[in-house]
Amino acid sequence: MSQNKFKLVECPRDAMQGLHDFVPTGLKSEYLNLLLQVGFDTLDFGSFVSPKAIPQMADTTEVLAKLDLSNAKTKLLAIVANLRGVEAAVQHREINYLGFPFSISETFQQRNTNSSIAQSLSTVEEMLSLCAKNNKEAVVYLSMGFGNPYGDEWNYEIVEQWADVLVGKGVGILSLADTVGVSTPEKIEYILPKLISRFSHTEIGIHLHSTPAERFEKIEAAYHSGVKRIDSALKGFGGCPMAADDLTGNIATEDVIGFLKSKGENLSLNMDKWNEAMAFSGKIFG
Ligand SMILES: CC(C)(COP(=O)([O-])OP(=O)([O-])OC[C@H]1O[C@@H](n2cnc3c(N)ncnc32)[C@H](O)[C@@H]1OP(=O)([O-])[O-])[C@@H](O)C(=O)NCCC(=O)NCCSC(=O)C[C@@](C)(O)CC(=O)[O-]
Repeated sequence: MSQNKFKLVECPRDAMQGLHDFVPTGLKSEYLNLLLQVGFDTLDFGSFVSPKAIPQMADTTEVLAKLDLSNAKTKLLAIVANLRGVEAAVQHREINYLGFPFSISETFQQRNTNSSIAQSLSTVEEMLSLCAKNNKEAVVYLSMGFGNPYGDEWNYEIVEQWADVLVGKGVGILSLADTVGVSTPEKIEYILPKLISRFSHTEIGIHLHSTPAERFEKIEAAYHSGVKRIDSALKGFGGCPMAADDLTGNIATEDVIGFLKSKGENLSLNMDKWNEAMAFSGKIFG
């Protein structure tokens, strides 16, 4: 799907989900309300998953009720990982996107969702059907899309095969996710253009995790790969606690914004609100 404008997806859910201390609901929603005023395309704001697996997201329904969407052009995305989560998320008319982590590593799919890749494919099918009935769109993350730390086989052909299957089922947005930060600029510039040209009617995005030292070169590689949907999180906070003990943070949004601005891209963001969110983030992340 050819699109000119960059879609920036801010991911406070990813940033907060691994925090040990529970962030009070009021503080979460205040932070999200600031981010909603910045003008991102999408806010990945919460998840409908087991509170035993991800205690930090147990209050997603309460957080959603406190969001001020009166002037927000930003769309809301919630992560789901089983049918129960899908059924809960589609009840909320404020939510535009349901995001499903579909790992192409069998080990990680089990760790993350306690189900196999095959079972997860059925969940994706059910999610697509419920999204269609409830006027939502599905985003499927190809988690461990650049390799995995468990020794499961990975190569580009495996990525493409799963993308083929998912697009064949009707998935309209695929985001290639580097869950633990094993991508390289070379891999990014090799894989993304191939996916974008093969799936020209599908929106292809990228969800990178990285050490701070490697962030810039990965953003640059993503830009050169032609990808227009980019996930990131303020100050690079975050990581998936289901993947590894040491969290690898997200790509930092301020780096993405700075890079794209240096390339003359018009992002239409309210930088005053962004700076407020940056300052406020200390109350959550310390
Ligand atoms: C998928 C499950 C639930 C399966 O987990 P399970 O253990 O198979 O589920 P279960 O049906 O056996 O239920 C176990 C308990 O969870 C509860 N439960 C069950 N489902 C729900 C639900 N939807 N909402 C609320 N509660 C739920 C259920 O009620 C029960 O509670 P108990 O009776 O023991 O008290 C679990 O493995 C899970 O929640 N995993 C967490 C997935 C997750 O949030 N991962 C992090 C986000 S994904 C990510 O970060 C990657 C991404 C998107 O950023 C891209 C990338 O980088 O790759």
